[in-house]
Amino acid sequence: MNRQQLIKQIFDKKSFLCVGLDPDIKKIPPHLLHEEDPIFAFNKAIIDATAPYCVAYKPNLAFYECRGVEGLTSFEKTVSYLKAHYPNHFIIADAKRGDIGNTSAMYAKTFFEEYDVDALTVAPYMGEDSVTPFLEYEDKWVVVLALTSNKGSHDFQLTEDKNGEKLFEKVIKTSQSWGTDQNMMYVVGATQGNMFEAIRKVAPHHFLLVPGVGAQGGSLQDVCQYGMTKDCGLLVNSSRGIIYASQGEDFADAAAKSAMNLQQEMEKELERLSSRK
Ligand SMILES: O=C(O)c1cc(=O)[nH]c(=O)n1[C@@H]1O[C@H](COP(=O)(O)O)[C@@H](O)[C@H]1O
Repeated sequence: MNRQQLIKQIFDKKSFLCVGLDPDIKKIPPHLLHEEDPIFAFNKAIIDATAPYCVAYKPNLAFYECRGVEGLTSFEKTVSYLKAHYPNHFIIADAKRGDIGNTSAMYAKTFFEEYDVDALTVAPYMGEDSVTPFLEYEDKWVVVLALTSNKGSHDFQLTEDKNGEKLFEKVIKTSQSWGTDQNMMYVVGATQGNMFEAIRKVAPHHFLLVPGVGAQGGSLQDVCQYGMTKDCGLLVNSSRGIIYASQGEDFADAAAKSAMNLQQEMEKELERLSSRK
């Protein structure tokens, strides 16, 4: 999916919600454990319930890889189900890959050819040649980790050089010579509310993938106030806050409600944006 198509989805659906598909076998409703593939059965029900309210899904590979081949099969079935039934939803594989060039090229082949998802999260620590192999695919996106939502973001990302430039700012500035706002986004945690202004100074047009609302306590209002652009420029992810809204037999309905609540807040933010235009 290209940038124009993504923007159209956002404004048509009045939503920039990304639902995180992070299924944990210990947390999914017990009645699903009798299914042949409980993880896929869970994802399918969550997808069918939340699709009207979101524009993207983000399966995090950790929740599949931890189950070996079986888990990878659940991941593959989830991606195939999305592509067959919800082809207008953007799919982000959250795998945080990145390695020397020829290894990154294999990761790129895995996610952009084998699984054929729209986007992949990539760790920039190894530099240009670890990221550029992912940028060689038309209409595919690299989502570069910039300023993450966790406490450890202070350890490296928020440290400053002698000119006062923070490491995450350097990552954003430098990586802009590798890709464009048509094939690169940045991960910025919703918990970093007050930093969105600084981020928009260095990346005024790029889409930001924003995890951390819901379970991690980030504020959607702050993210929108400081991070929204005229094209919206945001995909806001919630995983546990939606998929475990209930762990009973009503889990899909509860997930739909939780997704709808976020979508309604997003609709208001998009209305505010149009009134500013
Ligand atoms: O790359 C990510 O998506 C990511 C980056 C980040 O800074 N923080 C973060 O929470 N994530 C992911 O976003 C999801 C957040 O999940 P919840 O906290 O359950 O909404 C998980 O899949 C995390 O691995």
